[in-house]
Amino acid sequence: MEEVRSTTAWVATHSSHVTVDFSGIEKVAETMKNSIPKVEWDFEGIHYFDNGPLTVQYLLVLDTLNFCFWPDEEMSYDHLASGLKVTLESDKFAFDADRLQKYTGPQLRKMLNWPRPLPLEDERLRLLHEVGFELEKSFDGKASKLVESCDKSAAKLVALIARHFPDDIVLTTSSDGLKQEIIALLNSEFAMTDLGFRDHTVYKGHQIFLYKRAQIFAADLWGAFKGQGYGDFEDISSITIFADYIVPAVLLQLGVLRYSSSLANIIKKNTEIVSGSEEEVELRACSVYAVEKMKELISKKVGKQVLSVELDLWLWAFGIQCPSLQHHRTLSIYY
Ligand SMILES: Nc1nc2c(c(CN[C@H]3C=C[C@H](O)[C@@H]3O)cn2[C@@H]2O[C@H](COP(=O)(O)O)[C@@H](O)[C@H]2O)c(=O)[nH]1
Repeated sequence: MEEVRSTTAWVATHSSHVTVDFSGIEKVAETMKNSIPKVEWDFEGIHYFDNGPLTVQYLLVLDTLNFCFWPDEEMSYDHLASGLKVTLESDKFAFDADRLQKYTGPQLRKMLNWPRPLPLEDERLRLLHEVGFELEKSFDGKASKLVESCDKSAAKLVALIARHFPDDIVLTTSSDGLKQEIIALLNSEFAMTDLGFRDHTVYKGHQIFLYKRAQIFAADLWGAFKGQGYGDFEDISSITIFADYIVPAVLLQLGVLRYSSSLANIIKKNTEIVSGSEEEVELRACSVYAVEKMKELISKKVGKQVLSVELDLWLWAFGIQCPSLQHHRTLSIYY
């Protein structure tokens, strides 16, 4: 998580299109001085929860598919969370690792009760298959085993997810040594491949880490299990916010972020922003950095530690209840 914090801070100090406004942060922090708003995890009542390992499996599947709903104007995160919940309630083996590896487009649409192809449907299927494959190979098919192996550390969980999903690739070299080296490189945090949960990118020659879906999985466990059992993470404070397309738009409204006029225009016109472009990386990284600063300031003012996870849910819940909020549009598997 330290890499997310330090590399997003680097973007914020070298940014060309997005500015973090410290007076905006100060104003928000001031309003929270007396009462820090608290939003309950699953305030919408749309998630599956049975207090056991099946919930962990559900949350991993959920966060595998938790990205880019906007290309279908009628679709939102709610459809995903509730569709997967209904699926699991009617068939508790639906997310078994072998089944995850075989789902087809029409089957996934049926799960979500969606009448047409999903946005980035092929990518969603590929990622689902990848998760099923790796769960079977390394964790007896169980997401709960993955979580159990993290010694109550959210940072370890995020690192493990980034390392494992995806894990192997099929290599045809005859040299085992070379094969191992290539796999190690591909799986290392320095890998530049656009894969699975490895949400990082290169900005002005520097590698930037965001890990949105991996972090939100840890946060969802913490929120769903109320910090107990599978959600017991001693270092939950190490998690940053989850850089998606809602939070930057909320931070703009709050006066915490400012956009260049060209970027503001692009967003106003709903013009797509290319994944990995300077604008896109700045929107995401400056959001992470700004909320880290906001968290530090609020914690100082109230004299107790505030968590980024809590601020994230507050900002996000505010954003989705605001239908007129315009967000940036990037086709991405990361958020
Ligand atoms: N930063 C942040 N981003 C979040 C979430 C969540 C849901 N978290 C759940 C956990 C417990 C709560 O009760 C929430 O239900 C989804 N997203 C992102 O939003 C976008 C979807 O937008 P729209 O197309 O309008 O539905 C998409 O990028 C999605 O990945 C969050 O918490 N924080």
